[in-house]
Amino acid sequence: MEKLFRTSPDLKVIYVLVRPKQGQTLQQRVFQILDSKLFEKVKEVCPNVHEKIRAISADLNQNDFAISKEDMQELLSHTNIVFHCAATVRFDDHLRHAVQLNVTATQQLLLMASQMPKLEAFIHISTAFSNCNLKHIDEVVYPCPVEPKKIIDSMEWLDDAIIDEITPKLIGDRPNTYTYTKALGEVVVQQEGGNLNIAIIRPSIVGATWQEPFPGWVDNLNGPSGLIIAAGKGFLRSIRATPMAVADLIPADTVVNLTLAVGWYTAVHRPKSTLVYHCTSGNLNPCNWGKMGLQVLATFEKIPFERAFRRPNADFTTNNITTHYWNAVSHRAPAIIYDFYLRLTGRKPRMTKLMNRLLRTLSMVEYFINRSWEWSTYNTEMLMSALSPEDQRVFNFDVRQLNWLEYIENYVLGVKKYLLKEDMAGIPEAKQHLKRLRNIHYLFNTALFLIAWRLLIARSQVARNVWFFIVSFCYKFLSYFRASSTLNA
Ligand SMILES: CCCCCCCCCCCCCCCCCCCCCCCCCCCC(=O)SCCNC(=O)CCNC(=O)[C@H](O)C(C)(C)COP(=O)(O)OP(=O)(O)OC[C@H]1O[C@@H](n2cnc3c(N)ncnc32)[C@H](O)[C@@H]1OP(=O)(O)O
Ligand SMILES: NC(=O)C1=CN([C@@H]2O[C@H](COP(=O)(O)OP(=O)(O)OC[C@H]3O[C@@H](n4cnc5c(N)ncnc54)[C@H](OP(=O)(O)O)[C@@H]3O)[C@@H](O)[C@H]2O)C=CC1
Repeated sequence: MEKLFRTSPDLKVIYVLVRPKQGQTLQQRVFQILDSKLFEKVKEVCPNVHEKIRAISADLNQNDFAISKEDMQELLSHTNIVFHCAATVRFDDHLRHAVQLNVTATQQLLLMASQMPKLEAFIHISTAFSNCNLKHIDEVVYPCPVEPKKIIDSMEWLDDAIIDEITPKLIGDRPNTYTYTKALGEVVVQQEGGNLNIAIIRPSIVGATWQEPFPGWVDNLNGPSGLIIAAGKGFLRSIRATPMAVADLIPADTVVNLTLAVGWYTAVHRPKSTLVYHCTSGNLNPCNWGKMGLQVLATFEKIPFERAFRRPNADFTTNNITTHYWNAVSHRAPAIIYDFYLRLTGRKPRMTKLMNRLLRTLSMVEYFINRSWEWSTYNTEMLMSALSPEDQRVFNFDVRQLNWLEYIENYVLGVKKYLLKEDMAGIPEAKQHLKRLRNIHYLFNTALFLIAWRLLIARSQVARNVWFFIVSFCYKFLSYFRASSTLNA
């Protein structure tokens, strides 16, 4: 919406399907977005943007999306382009819910679109990981072993226990219900698109903005953002990842630019078949998780997060044994000790719960950070050459120009400013806090060493001998030092 109004302020209206949430009405939700820093530039070119965004109450889990008759009539008669991006993105969602949102709702939306006389294009947002069971992925829709229609039907009569049982068999070699249902969604789009002009966009891992409307903007915890917070606050100390695996991140503004360009191309050129566009970075400008991780850590040195639990110092592990070891030593043990301290001081323990959640998240993302994929980008490159030089500039989605180190630094800064809402003025205090944590760390380690040593001395003659040897050596050294300094004087 932001980019559309910034580049096309004469646009008549954007209908946005929204559900009320967390005690906010849909208007309040939309106005909260419009009143954010994100929309500041838009308001300069389109001051009445509030009037041009029409929030329609809709819940994609309901029949006909629970849209009122009047709203439905308005939508059907006025819409020119549909951008369908609503989805459940939870990796571990129950299959019934994931199918409802990512497959059935897509089917219903296509049906709705087929009743829109003025519709020029239907743009479906999928994910580059919908076929992550393959290593090389082309810009085509791959068939699924079980037809989506059969899956939709079966969800109506199977009970939850049976669905739980068959889920692993259905998702097969995909890691979760998210990627599986996004793949089913694509098949539905291809099979049930009828005469509509359809395109499918597959972004990889969406990160903060690169350039527009300003660098580093981010507003959710998906992808790496949540883990950047966990690392910056010192909770995340080790992560099972392959440093050389390609980190296929794609900035949010790149996805937006490609999406709008695809909307234009699909509406104007009307390709005969459904085109799939990969919105990925790996084949044009690869970066790996090792480089990314190091740059994230380097940025924490310059711009630390406030009130960290421990000093940010994460590392990659590469096998099960070291992962379990570091999870026990660096994640669970400090959480247990801290909760013990909270209990002693009469407060409610919370760190173990938080750590368990983090470990669960890590186990879910492991699949994606220990493998590399190749996505072909013929359609995306074709689209780039179909744009005029001016449009190539305004709707830039050429990731070859992206400087990863600069991008990651801005990303971490964006996480601090827009997700954690921390003020830059607090950086000196955050640095002080980290120094204090470092001193506590040294003190703790020294105390731990001395206790272990004392226990060892009590039990072992060898340890005792070593101890007396060290003490007498130090004593002799000091005596010699004192004697020589007396002589010099
Ligand atoms: C050479 C050697 C070098 C060494 C260098 C050392 C380097 C050190 C590294 C340090 C730096 C680390 C940073 C980089 C790490 C990179 C890792 C990146 C991983 C990214 C992988 C993503 C793969 C994506 C592939 C598919 C792409 C898509 O199509 S998009 C969809 C992506 N979807 C998601 O991202 C959603 C994932 N989320 C979930 O599935 C669920 O939320 C969950 C299962 C993770 C958790 O579920 P749960 O029920 O427990 O919790 P929930 O109710 O959802 O939320 C509870 C609270 O937790 C908050 N939350 C939600 N999501 C996250 C999250 N991702 N991370 C953290 N926290 C999260 C949520 O807001 C809730 O908070 P409260 O409301 O306060 O309770
Ligand atoms: N983030 C990523 O890394 C990637 C994302 N994608 C795709 O991009 C799209 C957007 O994802 P992203 O922005 O990350 O995730 P979000 O969860 O932020 O966006 C999903 C949107 O769908 C809406 N939605 C979910 N359920 C319903 C419902 N029942 N009725 C109405 N609206 C609903 C949500 O609304 P609400 O705010 O009310 O919850 C939310 O705005 C998805 O299709 C996803 O598959 C693809 C590749 C990577």
